[in-house]
Amino acid sequence: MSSDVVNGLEPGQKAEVLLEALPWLQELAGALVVVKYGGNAMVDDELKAAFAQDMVFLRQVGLRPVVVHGGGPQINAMLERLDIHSEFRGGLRVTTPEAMDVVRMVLTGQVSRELVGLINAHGPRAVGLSGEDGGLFGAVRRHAVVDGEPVDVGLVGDVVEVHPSAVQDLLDAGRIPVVSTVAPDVDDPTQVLNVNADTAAAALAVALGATKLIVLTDVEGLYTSWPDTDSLVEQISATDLAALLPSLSAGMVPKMEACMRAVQGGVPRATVIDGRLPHSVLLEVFTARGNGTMVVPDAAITPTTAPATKEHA
Ligand SMILES: Nc1ncnc2c1ncn2[C@@H]1O[C@H](COP(=O)(O)OP(=O)(O)O)[C@@H](O)[C@H]1O
Ligand SMILES: CC(=O)N[C@@H](CCC(=O)OP(=O)(O)O)C(=O)O
Repeated sequence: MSSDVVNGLEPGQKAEVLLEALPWLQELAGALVVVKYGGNAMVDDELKAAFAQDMVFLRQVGLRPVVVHGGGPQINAMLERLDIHSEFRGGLRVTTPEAMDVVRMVLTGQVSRELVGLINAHGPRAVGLSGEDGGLFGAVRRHAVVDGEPVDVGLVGDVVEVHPSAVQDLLDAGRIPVVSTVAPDVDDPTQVLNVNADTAAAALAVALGATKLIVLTDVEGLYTSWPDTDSLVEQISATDLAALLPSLSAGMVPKMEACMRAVQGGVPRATVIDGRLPHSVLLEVFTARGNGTMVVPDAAITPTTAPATKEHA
Protein backbone atom coordinates (compact mmCIF):
# COMPACT_ATOMS: atom_id res chain seq x y z
CA MET A 1 0.00 0.00 0.00
CA SER A 2 1.36 3.43 -0.91
CA SER A 3 2.16 5.73 1.99
CA ASP A 4 -0.31 8.23 0.45
CA VAL A 5 -3.21 5.86 1.00
CA VAL A 6 -5.56 7.33 3.64
CA ASN A 7 -8.47 5.34 5.00
CA GLY A 8 -8.04 2.85 2.17
CA LEU A 9 -8.30 5.53 -0.54
CA GLU A 10 -5.62 6.69 -2.98
CA PRO A 11 -5.26 10.51 -3.19
CA GLY A 12 -7.12 10.56 -6.53
CA GLN A 13 -10.01 8.59 -5.09
CA LYS A 14 -10.07 10.84 -2.07
CA ALA A 15 -10.31 13.90 -4.30
CA GLU A 16 -13.16 12.22 -6.18
CA VAL A 17 -15.05 11.70 -2.94
CA LEU A 18 -14.61 15.35 -2.02
CA LEU A 19 -15.63 16.51 -5.50
CA GLU A 20 -18.76 14.40 -5.40
CA ALA A 21 -20.08 16.84 -2.82
CA LEU A 22 -19.50 19.91 -5.01
CA PRO A 23 -22.86 20.04 -6.87
CA TRP A 24 -24.75 19.63 -3.61
CA LEU A 25 -22.61 22.20 -1.82
CA GLN A 26 -23.46 24.63 -4.63
CA GLU A 27 -27.15 23.79 -4.74
CA LEU A 28 -27.67 23.72 -0.98
CA ALA A 29 -25.67 26.83 0.00
CA GLY A 30 -27.66 28.49 2.80
CA ALA A 31 -30.37 25.78 2.73
CA LEU A 32 -32.35 25.24 5.92
CA VAL A 33 -32.51 21.55 6.74
CA VAL A 34 -34.59 20.16 9.60
CA VAL A 35 -33.07 16.93 10.90
CA LYS A 36 -35.19 14.75 13.16
CA TYR A 37 -32.99 12.48 15.26
CA GLY A 38 -35.07 9.58 16.57
CA GLY A 39 -34.36 8.02 19.94
CA ASN A 40 -33.96 4.63 18.32
CA ALA A 41 -31.08 5.93 16.20
CA MET A 42 -29.18 7.15 19.31
CA VAL A 43 -28.05 3.66 20.12
CA ASP A 44 -24.39 4.15 20.89
CA ASP A 45 -21.94 6.90 21.75
CA GLU A 46 -20.02 6.60 18.49
CA LEU A 47 -23.19 7.06 16.41
CA LYS A 48 -24.26 10.05 18.47
CA ALA A 49 -20.83 11.64 18.12
CA ALA A 50 -20.91 11.04 14.34
CA PHE A 51 -24.36 12.66 14.16
CA ALA A 52 -23.08 15.71 16.07
CA GLN A 53 -20.12 15.95 13.72
CA ASP A 54 -22.48 15.87 10.72
CA MET A 55 -24.46 18.80 12.11
CA VAL A 56 -21.27 20.80 12.60
CA PHE A 57 -20.16 19.88 9.07
CA LEU A 58 -23.47 21.05 7.56
CA ARG A 59 -23.27 24.37 9.39
CA GLN A 60 -19.59 24.84 8.56
CA VAL A 61 -20.19 24.45 4.81
CA GLY A 62 -23.02 26.99 4.83
CA LEU A 63 -26.20 24.99 5.37
CA ARG A 64 -28.48 25.82 8.31
CA PRO A 65 -29.34 22.62 10.20
CA VAL A 66 -32.07 22.56 12.86
CA VAL A 67 -32.13 19.43 15.03
CA VAL A 68 -35.44 18.13 16.39
CA HIS A 69 -34.77 15.18 18.66
CA GLY A 70 -36.87 12.30 19.90
CA GLY A 71 -36.15 10.07 22.86
CA GLY A 72 -38.85 7.41 23.07
CA PRO A 73 -36.50 4.62 24.32
CA GLN A 74 -34.81 7.01 26.76
CA ILE A 75 -38.24 7.99 28.17
CA ASN A 76 -39.17 4.30 28.41
CA ALA A 77 -35.99 3.57 30.40
CA MET A 78 -36.67 6.38 32.88
CA LEU A 79 -40.34 5.42 33.27
CA GLU A 80 -39.22 1.87 34.01
CA ARG A 81 -36.67 3.05 36.56
CA LEU A 82 -39.41 5.05 38.26
CA ASP A 83 -41.83 2.14 37.96
CA ILE A 84 -44.38 4.17 35.96
CA HIS A 85 -46.46 2.15 33.50
CA SER A 86 -46.57 3.39 29.91
CA GLU A 87 -48.01 2.09 26.62
CA PHE A 88 -48.28 3.19 23.00
CA ARG A 89 -51.46 3.41 20.93
CA GLY A 90 -51.19 4.11 17.20
CA GLY A 91 -47.51 5.03 17.63
CA LEU A 92 -48.28 7.58 20.40
CA ARG A 93 -47.46 7.27 24.08
CA VAL A 94 -50.52 7.30 26.28
CA THR A 95 -49.33 10.15 28.51
CA THR A 96 -50.59 10.48 32.09
CA PRO A 97 -49.69 13.61 34.11
CA GLU A 98 -47.06 11.51 35.92
CA ALA A 99 -45.57 10.30 32.63
CA MET A 100 -45.65 13.85 31.23
CA ASP A 101 -43.27 15.02 33.98
CA VAL A 102 -40.86 12.27 32.97
CA VAL A 103 -41.20 13.00 29.22
CA ARG A 104 -40.36 16.66 29.80
CA MET A 105 -37.48 15.85 32.14
CA VAL A 106 -35.90 13.28 29.82
CA LEU A 107 -36.29 15.25 26.59
CA THR A 108 -35.22 18.67 27.85
CA GLY A 109 -32.95 17.63 30.70
CA GLN A 110 -31.22 14.57 29.33
CA VAL A 111 -31.42 13.97 25.57
CA SER A 112 -31.18 17.63 24.57
CA ARG A 113 -28.31 18.27 26.99
CA GLU A 114 -26.36 15.33 25.61
CA LEU A 115 -26.80 16.36 21.96
CA VAL A 116 -25.93 19.99 22.71
CA GLY A 117 -22.78 18.82 24.49
CA LEU A 118 -21.73 16.54 21.65
CA ILE A 119 -22.17 19.29 19.04
CA ASN A 120 -20.43 21.85 21.22
CA ALA A 121 -17.42 19.60 21.57
CA HIS A 122 -16.61 21.09 18.14
CA GLY A 123 -17.26 24.72 19.12
CA PRO A 124 -20.08 26.64 20.79
CA ARG A 125 -22.70 26.30 18.07
CA ALA A 126 -25.59 24.37 19.61
CA VAL A 127 -28.34 25.88 21.75
CA GLY A 128 -31.12 23.73 23.18
CA LEU A 129 -34.71 24.92 23.37
CA SER A 130 -38.09 23.28 23.78
CA GLY A 131 -41.51 24.03 22.33
CA GLU A 132 -42.13 26.05 25.49
CA ASP A 133 -39.26 28.47 24.81
CA GLY A 134 -39.92 31.75 23.03
CA GLY A 135 -43.47 30.57 22.27
CA LEU A 136 -42.05 28.15 19.72
CA PHE A 137 -44.96 25.67 19.66
CA GLY A 138 -48.60 25.75 20.66
CA ALA A 139 -50.46 22.44 20.73
CA VAL A 140 -53.96 21.08 21.21
CA ARG A 141 -54.92 17.77 22.78
CA ARG A 142 -54.89 14.94 20.23
CA HIS A 143 -58.14 13.06 19.66
CA ALA A 144 -56.59 9.80 18.53
CA VAL A 145 -58.38 7.15 16.51
CA VAL A 146 -56.94 3.64 16.41
CA ASP A 147 -58.52 0.96 14.21
CA GLY A 148 -61.51 3.24 13.72
CA GLU A 149 -62.09 3.65 17.47
CA PRO A 150 -61.47 6.86 19.48
CA VAL A 151 -58.64 6.34 21.99
CA ASP A 152 -57.77 8.56 24.96
CA VAL A 153 -54.02 9.10 24.71
CA GLY A 154 -53.94 11.59 27.59
CA LEU A 155 -51.59 14.57 27.47
CA VAL A 156 -50.56 14.13 23.84
CA GLY A 157 -50.57 17.21 21.65
CA ASP A 158 -50.65 18.18 18.02
CA VAL A 159 -48.74 21.31 17.08
CA VAL A 160 -51.19 23.90 15.78
CA GLU A 161 -49.03 27.01 16.16
CA VAL A 162 -45.37 27.54 15.37
CA HIS A 163 -43.66 30.85 16.12
CA PRO A 164 -40.20 30.09 14.81
CA SER A 165 -38.54 33.45 15.52
CA ALA A 166 -36.45 32.03 18.39
CA VAL A 167 -35.10 29.34 16.04
CA GLN A 168 -34.59 31.86 13.27
CA ASP A 169 -32.65 34.19 15.60
CA LEU A 170 -30.35 31.34 16.57
CA LEU A 171 -29.79 30.42 12.92
CA ASP A 172 -29.04 34.04 12.05
CA ALA A 173 -26.44 34.04 14.83
CA GLY A 174 -24.73 31.00 13.30
CA ARG A 175 -26.06 28.58 15.91
CA ILE A 176 -27.46 25.07 15.61
CA PRO A 177 -30.86 24.95 17.38
CA VAL A 178 -31.62 21.65 19.13
CA VAL A 179 -35.38 21.38 19.72
CA SER A 180 -37.18 19.20 22.30
CA THR A 181 -40.81 18.50 21.50
CA VAL A 182 -42.86 19.37 24.54
CA ALA A 183 -45.39 22.11 23.85
CA PRO A 184 -47.79 24.26 25.87
CA ASP A 185 -51.50 23.56 25.41
CA VAL A 186 -52.96 26.63 23.62
CA ASP A 187 -56.20 26.18 25.61
CA ASP A 188 -54.34 26.05 28.97
CA PRO A 189 -50.77 27.39 28.58
CA THR A 190 -49.68 26.18 32.01
CA GLN A 191 -50.25 22.59 30.83
CA VAL A 192 -47.55 21.04 28.67
CA LEU A 193 -48.29 18.32 26.13
CA ASN A 194 -46.19 15.48 24.78
CA VAL A 195 -45.75 15.91 21.03
CA ASN A 196 -44.38 13.11 18.90
CA ALA A 197 -41.03 14.32 17.60
CA ASP A 198 -41.72 13.41 13.97
CA THR A 199 -44.93 15.45 14.05
CA ALA A 200 -43.18 18.44 15.62
CA ALA A 201 -40.26 18.27 13.17
CA ALA A 202 -42.68 18.40 10.23
CA ALA A 203 -44.56 21.39 11.66
CA LEU A 204 -41.28 23.21 12.26
CA ALA A 205 -39.95 22.38 8.78
CA VAL A 206 -43.10 23.84 7.22
CA ALA A 207 -43.04 26.98 9.38
CA LEU A 208 -39.36 27.61 8.63
CA GLY A 209 -39.80 26.97 4.89
CA ALA A 210 -37.15 24.25 5.06
CA THR A 211 -35.55 22.88 1.91
CA LYS A 212 -35.48 19.40 3.35
CA LEU A 213 -36.73 17.31 6.25
CA ILE A 214 -34.47 14.38 7.11
CA VAL A 215 -35.76 11.80 9.59
CA LEU A 216 -33.24 9.38 11.15
CA THR A 217 -34.60 6.12 12.46
CA ASP A 218 -33.51 2.53 13.07
CA VAL A 219 -34.64 0.96 9.78
CA GLU A 220 -33.53 1.62 6.19
CA GLY A 221 -36.75 3.47 5.45
CA LEU A 222 -40.39 2.62 4.81
CA TYR A 223 -41.20 -0.98 3.89
CA THR A 224 -44.54 -1.63 2.20
CA SER A 225 -44.72 -5.14 3.68
CA TRP A 226 -43.00 -4.69 7.05
CA PRO A 227 -41.14 -6.73 8.33
CA ASP A 228 -40.23 -7.89 4.80
CA THR A 229 -37.08 -5.82 4.24
CA ASP A 230 -37.14 -6.48 0.49
CA SER A 231 -40.07 -4.09 0.23
CA LEU A 232 -38.15 -0.82 0.82
CA VAL A 233 -39.81 2.19 -0.85
CA GLU A 234 -37.20 4.47 -2.41
CA GLN A 235 -39.51 7.25 -3.47
CA ILE A 236 -43.21 7.94 -2.92
CA SER A 237 -45.55 10.83 -3.67
CA ALA A 238 -47.52 12.48 -0.88
CA THR A 239 -50.78 11.22 -2.41
CA ASP A 240 -49.60 7.61 -2.68
CA LEU A 241 -48.33 7.83 0.88
CA ALA A 242 -51.74 9.07 2.09
CA ALA A 243 -53.28 5.94 0.58
CA LEU A 244 -50.67 3.72 2.26
CA LEU A 245 -50.91 5.29 5.73
CA PRO A 246 -53.86 3.25 7.06
CA SER A 247 -51.88 0.03 6.46
CA LEU A 248 -48.84 1.16 8.48
CA SER A 249 -48.16 0.27 12.08
CA ALA A 250 -46.39 1.52 15.21
CA GLY A 251 -43.72 4.22 14.94
CA MET A 252 -44.00 4.41 11.17
CA VAL A 253 -47.48 5.94 11.39
CA PRO A 254 -46.49 9.32 12.90
CA LYS A 255 -43.23 9.26 10.93
CA MET A 256 -44.75 8.86 7.49
CA GLU A 257 -47.68 11.10 8.34
CA ALA A 258 -45.14 13.76 9.32
CA CYS A 259 -43.25 13.40 6.03
CA MET A 260 -46.54 13.66 4.13
CA ARG A 261 -47.60 16.78 6.03
CA ALA A 262 -44.20 18.40 5.50
CA VAL A 263 -44.35 17.86 1.73
CA GLN A 264 -48.00 18.95 1.55
CA GLY A 265 -46.96 22.05 3.51
CA GLY A 266 -44.37 23.02 0.89
CA VAL A 267 -41.16 21.25 1.97
CA PRO A 268 -39.79 19.91 -1.33
CA ARG A 269 -38.30 16.68 0.10
CA ALA A 270 -38.81 14.61 3.24
CA THR A 271 -36.52 11.63 3.61
CA VAL A 272 -36.49 8.80 6.15
CA ILE A 273 -32.97 7.39 6.49
CA ASP A 274 -31.19 4.73 8.49
CA GLY A 275 -29.63 6.46 11.49
CA ARG A 276 -27.77 3.26 12.42
CA LEU A 277 -25.35 4.04 9.61
CA PRO A 278 -22.60 6.38 10.85
CA HIS A 279 -22.71 9.78 9.09
CA SER A 280 -26.00 8.90 7.39
CA VAL A 281 -26.89 12.61 7.17
CA LEU A 282 -23.69 13.50 5.32
CA LEU A 283 -24.23 10.63 2.91
CA GLU A 284 -27.82 11.70 2.34
CA VAL A 285 -27.02 15.34 1.71
CA PHE A 286 -23.70 15.24 -0.13
CA THR A 287 -23.46 12.04 -2.13
CA ALA A 288 -25.22 10.62 -5.14
CA ARG A 289 -26.05 7.51 -3.17
CA GLY A 290 -29.84 7.34 -2.92
CA ASN A 291 -30.67 6.77 0.71
CA GLY A 292 -33.80 5.57 2.52
CA THR A 293 -37.32 6.60 1.54
CA MET A 294 -37.94 9.97 -0.07
CA VAL A 295 -41.38 11.59 0.01
CA VAL A 296 -41.91 14.15 -2.74
CA PRO A 297 -44.76 16.27 -4.08
CA ASP A 298 -46.96 14.41 -6.58
CA ALA A 299 -45.53 16.28 -9.56
CA ALA A 300 -41.92 15.50 -8.62
CA ILE A 301 -41.87 11.70 -8.98
CA THR A 302 -38.79 10.74 -11.01
CA PRO A 303 -36.98 7.51 -11.87
CA THR A 304 -34.92 6.66 -8.78
CA THR A 305 -32.12 5.34 -10.95
CA ALA A 306 -30.94 8.83 -11.86
CA PRO A 307 -28.94 10.10 -8.88
CA ALA A 308 -26.82 12.28 -11.15
CA THR A 309 -29.87 14.50 -11.57
CA LYS A 310 -29.45 15.35 -7.90
CA GLU A 311 -33.14 14.59 -7.44
CA HIS A 312 -32.47 13.28 -3.95
CA ALA A 313 -31.05 16.61 -2.84
N1 LIG B 1 -43.80 -0.34 7.33
C1 LIG B 1 -42.77 -0.14 8.14
N2 LIG B 1 -41.55 0.15 7.62
C2 LIG B 1 -40.49 0.37 8.44
N3 LIG B 1 -40.56 0.28 9.81
C3 LIG B 1 -41.74 -0.02 10.38
C4 LIG B 1 -42.90 -0.24 9.58
N4 LIG B 1 -43.93 -0.50 10.40
C5 LIG B 1 -43.46 -0.44 11.66
N5 LIG B 1 -42.15 -0.14 11.67
C6 LIG B 1 -41.36 0.06 12.90
O1 LIG B 1 -41.21 1.46 13.13
C7 LIG B 1 -39.97 1.66 13.82
C8 LIG B 1 -39.50 3.11 13.72
O2 LIG B 1 -40.33 3.96 14.49
P1 LIG B 1 -39.93 4.41 15.98
O3 LIG B 1 -39.68 3.18 16.78
O4 LIG B 1 -40.96 5.37 16.47
O5 LIG B 1 -38.53 5.10 15.72
P2 LIG B 1 -37.86 6.50 16.09
O6 LIG B 1 -37.42 6.42 17.50
O7 LIG B 1 -36.73 6.58 15.12
O8 LIG B 1 -38.90 7.59 15.88
C9 LIG B 1 -39.05 0.66 13.15
O9 LIG B 1 -37.99 0.29 13.98
C10 LIG B 1 -39.97 -0.55 12.87
O10 LIG B 1 -39.88 -1.44 13.94
C1 LIG C 1 -46.72 11.41 21.89
C2 LIG C 1 -45.44 10.62 21.85
O1 LIG C 1 -45.46 9.44 21.56
N1 LIG C 1 -44.32 11.28 22.16
C3 LIG C 1 -43.02 10.67 22.17
C4 LIG C 1 -41.99 11.80 22.23
C5 LIG C 1 -40.58 11.34 21.93
C6 LIG C 1 -40.41 10.83 20.51
O2 LIG C 1 -41.19 11.09 19.62
O3 LIG C 1 -39.31 10.07 20.37
P1 LIG C 1 -38.86 9.16 19.11
O4 LIG C 1 -38.67 10.09 17.97
O5 LIG C 1 -37.61 8.55 19.59
O6 LIG C 1 -39.94 8.15 18.83
C7 LIG C 1 -42.83 9.72 23.37
O7 LIG C 1 -43.38 9.98 24.44
O8 LIG C 1 -42.08 8.73 23.23
